Amino acid sequence: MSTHTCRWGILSTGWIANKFTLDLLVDPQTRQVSDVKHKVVAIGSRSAESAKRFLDETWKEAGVTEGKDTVKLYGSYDELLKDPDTDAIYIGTPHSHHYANVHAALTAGKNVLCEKAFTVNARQTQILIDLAREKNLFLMEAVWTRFQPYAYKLQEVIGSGAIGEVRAVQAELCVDFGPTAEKQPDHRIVNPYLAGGALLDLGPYPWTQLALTLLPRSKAAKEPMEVPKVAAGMTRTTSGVDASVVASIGFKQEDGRVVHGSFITAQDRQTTPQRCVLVQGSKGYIEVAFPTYRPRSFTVNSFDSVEHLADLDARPKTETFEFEPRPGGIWGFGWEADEVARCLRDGKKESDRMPLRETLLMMQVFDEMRKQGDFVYPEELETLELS
Ligand SMILES: NC(=O)C1=CN([C@@H]2O[C@H](COP(=O)(O)OP(=O)(O)OC[C@H]3O[C@@H](n4cnc5c(N)ncnc54)[C@H](OP(=O)(O)O)[C@@H]3O)[C@@H](O)[C@H]2O)C=CC1
Ligand SMILES: O=C1OC[C@@H](O)[C@H](O)[C@H]1O
Repeated sequence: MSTHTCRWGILSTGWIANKFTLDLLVDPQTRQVSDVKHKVVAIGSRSAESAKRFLDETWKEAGVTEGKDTVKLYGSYDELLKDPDTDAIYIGTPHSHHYANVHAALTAGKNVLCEKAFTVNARQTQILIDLAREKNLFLMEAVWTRFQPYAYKLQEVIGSGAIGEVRAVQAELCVDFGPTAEKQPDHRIVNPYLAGGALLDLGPYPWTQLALTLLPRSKAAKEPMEVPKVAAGMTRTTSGVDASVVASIGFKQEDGRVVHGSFITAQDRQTTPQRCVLVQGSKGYIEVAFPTYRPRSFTVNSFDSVEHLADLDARPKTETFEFEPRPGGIWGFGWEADEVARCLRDGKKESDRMPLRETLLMMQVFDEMRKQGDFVYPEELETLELS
């Protein structure tokens, strides 16, 4: 099979854009991928100096020189979007800006991979989905966890019946940012004008773990999904954004049962290294080791039969699956980039693994959590208007 090359344009030059680009510069064969590869052809920043600095620093960090001379640098996002030589644009701006940036990229006729959280609210997400479909362009939320070998294996083990019928799942991502609201009020995690808060920044990860384990197998389809019932509580930082969210989400199963997912996210405390996800089944349970965004391992604890769960002396059979988190030195974003390359090669407009209707569902659930926490962002972020 011949190797398909995806030509990327990078929009923004912050922390995540650097990490994503570093992964693009690693040969995919180091993760046993040979059907696709990546080439960074253009970088766009709000300033030309920043684009140049990003190029120099990122290529130096990667220890590569090949391809560097031909990368085109732009001092505005609009100029980048006019470049005819890109196959896909990667958007790594703060979530406050995703709606406008994705809208501009699609309007310019570009396929898009955009960081999480996809937008500020579900209405914005719906508009972007409609625009991508109208223009027949590829669009995907950059939920890297879904494409890691960990995620496929977890679903395979659950599907094999190793823990019986799934009865409940707990998932959390808490990262202690310290007193950021007091000491660095402009930081995007606490700044309301950058759509700060734990929910939009960290929440996509516990949501993803619940989606992987409790939603029907993902599949691209136009019909929207039924929005599950949510009961949520929220605390706030002194800057007014959410410091933590605790929620219970009722996921309806194909057999009609409603299985509860417990969702916890916080920016003022840390999840323990031992466990960020617990999947409880009728014949056992699975514990996933932190971090929620790139789990290192999971352990399957299975009993011979349902009765053993009630027996406190019963010892389960245990099996641990370990994952190489950084093959070839990647941060872990390479697998999602491979998915985009494959979709574009195959003419797909969305990924079956990260379908747009699931991005919409997450934003609808997050909207409901914010409603119950009585939390709205400044009007200029919630609006559908584009300036
Ligand atoms: N998938 C993952 O693991 C991670 C995802 N993220 C996501 O990536 C996004 C960006 O996060 P991160 O890289 O940490 O953020 P940074 O602040 O480091 O970078 C954001 C970049 O966006 C551009 N930008 C455009 N408008 C603004 C603005 N008004 N204020 C600040 N920056 C602006 C800037 O690039 P320029 O100056 O070149 O225009 C800036 O460097 C967020 O949505 C976050 O959720 C973040 C970390 C990890
Ligand atoms: O996406 C992310 O994953 C890791 C977190 O620490 C970070 O804040 C977040 O943006």
